Amino acid sequence: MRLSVKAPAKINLSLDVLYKRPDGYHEVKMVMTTIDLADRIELVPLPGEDAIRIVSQNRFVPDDCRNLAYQAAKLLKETFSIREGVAISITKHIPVAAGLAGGSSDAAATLRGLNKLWQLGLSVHELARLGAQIGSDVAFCVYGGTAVATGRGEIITPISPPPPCWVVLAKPPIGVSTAEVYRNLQLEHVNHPDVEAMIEAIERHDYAAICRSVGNVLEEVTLKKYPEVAHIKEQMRRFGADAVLMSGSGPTVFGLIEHDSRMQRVYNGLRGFCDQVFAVRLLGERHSLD
Ligand SMILES: C[C@@](CO)(OP(=O)(O)O)[C@H](O)COP(=O)(O)OP(=O)(O)OC[C@H]1O[C@@H](n2ccc(N)nc2=O)[C@H](O)[C@@H]1O
Ligand SMILES: Nc1ncnc2c1ncn2[C@@H]1O[C@H](COP(=O)(O)OP(=O)(O)O)[C@@H](O)[C@H]1O
Repeated sequence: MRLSVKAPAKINLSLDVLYKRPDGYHEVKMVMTTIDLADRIELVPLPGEDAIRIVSQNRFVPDDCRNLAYQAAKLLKETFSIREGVAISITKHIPVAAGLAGGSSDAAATLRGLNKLWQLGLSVHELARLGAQIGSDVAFCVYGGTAVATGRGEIITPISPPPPCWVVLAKPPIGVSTAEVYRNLQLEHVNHPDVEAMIEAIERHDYAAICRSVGNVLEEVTLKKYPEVAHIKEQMRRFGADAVLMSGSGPTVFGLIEHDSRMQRVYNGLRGFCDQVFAVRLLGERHSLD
């Protein structure tokens, strides 16, 4: 049996950092939602071979134990003493090191898929707890949909989805290190977004209030280091997006847009000076990720 699993990207509609913890991580409060820009993970059993193989055509994706999907398979093999091998083929559509949690989503999809392939019978909650050992964003990616993430990002409270809209994404040709962005964050000098206002706006299905409430404390760091990210934000606003924000630690910028014609204008406008531009729908709901 071979399994194909969808691994969607996330965006952070609101991202606040509360304080730096003694363990070196930062305590966060975020609203995250999945979008219809996804990698595809194929899981193929390796009969008679107790190994994990990563197959990917993308030169930025490691094909060894550094791959987060590899780490997901290893964690399940070790935790449940699985003696079977698996080949994990990753078809990448999510840009790498972009603030879209592509690697985390590949790990989460691997956990969901191997849970079926190896008939482990684990709940979403159990898979998310395991995923948190791999990275802070993996727990959210196991759930998908829309959620509030607290702790270091691994405590997930699902909420209702925002009203449907377009998401236009533009990634400048730079890769950002999440660790470095957190390291350079000076919490005494930042404007904190109103995360509660975002949660309430989503619960009310109030698109205008969602657009007014977007905010990301990490923009302060990434925009200062990479002025091209600020430039993309300006352009996206100028072309008419309803709300514009950097996702995660960046550098991808996303715009929320309600109307088709406006989406087309923003998309075409950005294509003029940015190579990686996508127009996708919010996934929002926790419907099937397979
Ligand atoms: C910023 C966010 C927002 O969703 O996303 P990305 O930009 O990576 O997509 C996340 O907090 C990223 O989560 P993730 O990429 O899984 O981070 P991890 O692998 O757990 O941690 C990478 C490094 O970031 C720092 N880190 C991460 C999470 C956190 N709450 N506090 C931290 O200080 C730590 O230095 C850690 O060593
Ligand atoms: N399956 C994977 N896909 C992409 N990157 C991966 C994967 N596994 C490990 N990585 C590594 O993780 C780093 C962060 O990648 P990614 O998850 O795409 O970014 P972000 O944390 O900004 O959302 C990359 O530099 C890459 O080397």
